[in-house]
Parts: sequence; structure tokens; C-alpha cells
Amino acid sequence: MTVSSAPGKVYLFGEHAVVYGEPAVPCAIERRARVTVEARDDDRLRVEAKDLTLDGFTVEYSSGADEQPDVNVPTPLVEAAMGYVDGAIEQARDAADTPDAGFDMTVESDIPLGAGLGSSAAVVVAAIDAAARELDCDLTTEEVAGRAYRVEHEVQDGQASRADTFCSAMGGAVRVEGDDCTRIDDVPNLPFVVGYDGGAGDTGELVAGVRALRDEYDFAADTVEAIGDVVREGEQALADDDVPSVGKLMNFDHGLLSALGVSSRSLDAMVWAARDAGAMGAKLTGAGGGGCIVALDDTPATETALSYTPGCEAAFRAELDREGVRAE
Ligand SMILES: Nc1ncnc2c1ncn2[C@@H]1O[C@H](COP(=O)(O)OP(=O)(O)O)[C@@H](O)[C@H]1O
Ligand SMILES: C[C@@](O)(CCOP(=O)(O)O)CC(=O)O
Ligand SMILES: [Mg+2]
Repeated sequence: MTVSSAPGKVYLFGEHAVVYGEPAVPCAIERRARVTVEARDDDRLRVEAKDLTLDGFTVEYSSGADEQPDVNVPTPLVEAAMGYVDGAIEQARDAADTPDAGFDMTVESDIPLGAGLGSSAAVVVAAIDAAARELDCDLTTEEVAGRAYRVEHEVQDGQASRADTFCSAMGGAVRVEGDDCTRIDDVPNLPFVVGYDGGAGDTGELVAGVRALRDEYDFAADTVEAIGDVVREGEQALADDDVPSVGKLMNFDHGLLSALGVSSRSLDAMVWAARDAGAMGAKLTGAGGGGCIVALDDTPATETALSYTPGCEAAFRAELDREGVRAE
């Protein structure tokens, strides 16, 4: 039996624009997905995803060549989950050169699904690491990140950046621009507060929506480039330990993401509640459409204000997690 875990993340800035080659800075947070795998004697795959509940039922499925999941209600949620898990297993089989390896796998996660905290990347990264190690194949962290990116790229219909998967694999704050992925050392203390509306957005759909706007309007393409400018300015603020300026740039980034149509009423309500409470900055994180915002505040005011904000289901502090994927 082999167990690996990998962290979720918040975007300090740069989501969406990173898909088109602009830089982004995601930061791993201390919330993890844990994947347990055990090799089987046959080539079957049995997955228990403890957090994937549909109408109160836990989804449990086996996946083989032509097999559908063992649930009587096929849903896009189950199909997407199969895409991530099957993709991760495929990568581990390929890495270990054992195309017929079968597994029993259990997924447990503290990261809300589809909420912009990178649950998909954390699950894929942890699953590849655990399954490869179960097959006695030791991959470097960079190899795990690269293989996880291929899985996200496929599930998101060919539109994904390396940001989520690299951040989850490496941990800490990272910088991603196209294929160029690096860790940022010496980041100042970033007092993250997360607000969660209990909802989710469909990453593939939201990315496709931004692409369509960008293709239709030059000013939407300019907006994507402007996000890149905000990120470059933000990197300078980070290097200068100027956290108030980081906050101001997060606010600007949220406005640009909102112009691209990926915010929502509840995300905006949480962003304004955080700003009114005195947060240095607040923005949606990840694909948007619903899910989470991230704010910067070293006082308890933002967390308290969010907990009283209609539409905010949970508010919590998130610490930067300097550790990426790890064996448990
Ligand atoms: N605990 C889990 N078990 C199984 N699949 C999961 C789990 N967490 C996330 N996933 C997969 O990741 C998808 C969410 O990914 P995505 O839409 O990219 O949002 P995010 O990465 O922001 O959470 C889920 O719909 C599911 O397919
Ligand atoms: C919108 C995007 O930039 C980030 C998506 O993050 P998440 O899956 O919502 O956590 C897409 C990507 O980078 O692949
Ligand atoms: Mg994701």
C-alpha cells in the first residue's frame, strides 16, 4: 500500500491569463488531497472517492477498457473525476512501463471541489506519485508535475496551464509562464484568508468562455495582457516585501477577471466584504464562476466579516504550505 498527498493552492494573481502565456503566481496552501493505492493482481481499477458525493451517495467505481462507473446515475461530475483518476493511472503505468497494472485507489481530500483551490491538480499529483511508487518507479517532483499537467490538459479539453499542477507538486509560491516553471524563494509572509460560497465552477467551461471573448474582442485580448502586466508588477512588490502593494494589485486583478466574465454575485459579495473589513486586497481564485475568494489580512477582521456575509458558507485562514507532493 502506498499513500501520497499534495496541497491545494490559491492564486495570488494570474489565473486565466496564464493559459495564454502570461505569468501567474499560485501559492500552495495547507489543505491536501491524499491518495492511497494498492496494486491488484488483475488490470482493473477500483476507485473510492470519499468526497465525491452525489445526492448523498459516495461514488465508487471500477474503470476498465469499456467499463462505465458502478453508479446508476452517470453525471458529468463522475465523468470528469474518471478523467482525472484514469489519466493519473495512465501516467503511472506509462512511467513504470507496466501498461496492465491494476489498482485499488482511495481519494480523500480537504480541498473543496471545483472551488478554485486546485483540488483537481492535488488529486492528480498525489495519484501519480502514489501509483508510480506502488509500481517501484521513483519519479522526480518535476516529472510528477509534468505528467499531472498532461492529465489536466486533456481533461480541460486542451486548455490548461502548468500553474496548478506545478504548484501542487512543488509547494510554496511558484511562478509559471508558459513552460517556464520556477519556485519563488523568500516570499514575504502572506496572511491568506479564504471565503467559500459552497459552490463550484466548471474550469473547462470558464476557460473556454474567456478564450471565446479573447477571440471576439481585441479589448478582451488586451485585458488578458493587462493581467500579465499586473502579475509582473506584483512580482516586483513581492521582491520588495511590499505586501500592501500586493493587495492593491490583487484588487486590480479581480477587476480584470470580472471584466472577463468569470466572477459571480457571491464572489463579488465576498470580495467586497473582505475589502470593507480592511483586507489589503481580495480577489477570486482559480477558474471562478463560484467557489472561493482569497484576501490578505493579518488581523481577524476579514475572517469574521466573511463569516457574517450572506452567501459565504465558510471562511478560514490558509497558511502557505512550503511542502508539495509527499509520501505519507
Ligand atoms: N476528492 C476528490 N475525489 C475525486 N475527484 C476529485 C476530488 N477532488 C477533485 N476531484 C476532481 O476535480 C474536479 C474539480 O476540478 P476543477 O473543476 O479544476 O476545480 P478545482 O481544481 O478548482 O477544485 C472534480 O469535479 C473532480 O473531478
Ligand atoms: C483558470 C486556470 O488558470 C486555473 C484553474 O484553477 P482551478 O482548477 O479552478 O483551481 C486554468 C489553468 O491554468 O489551467
Ligand atoms: Mg482544477
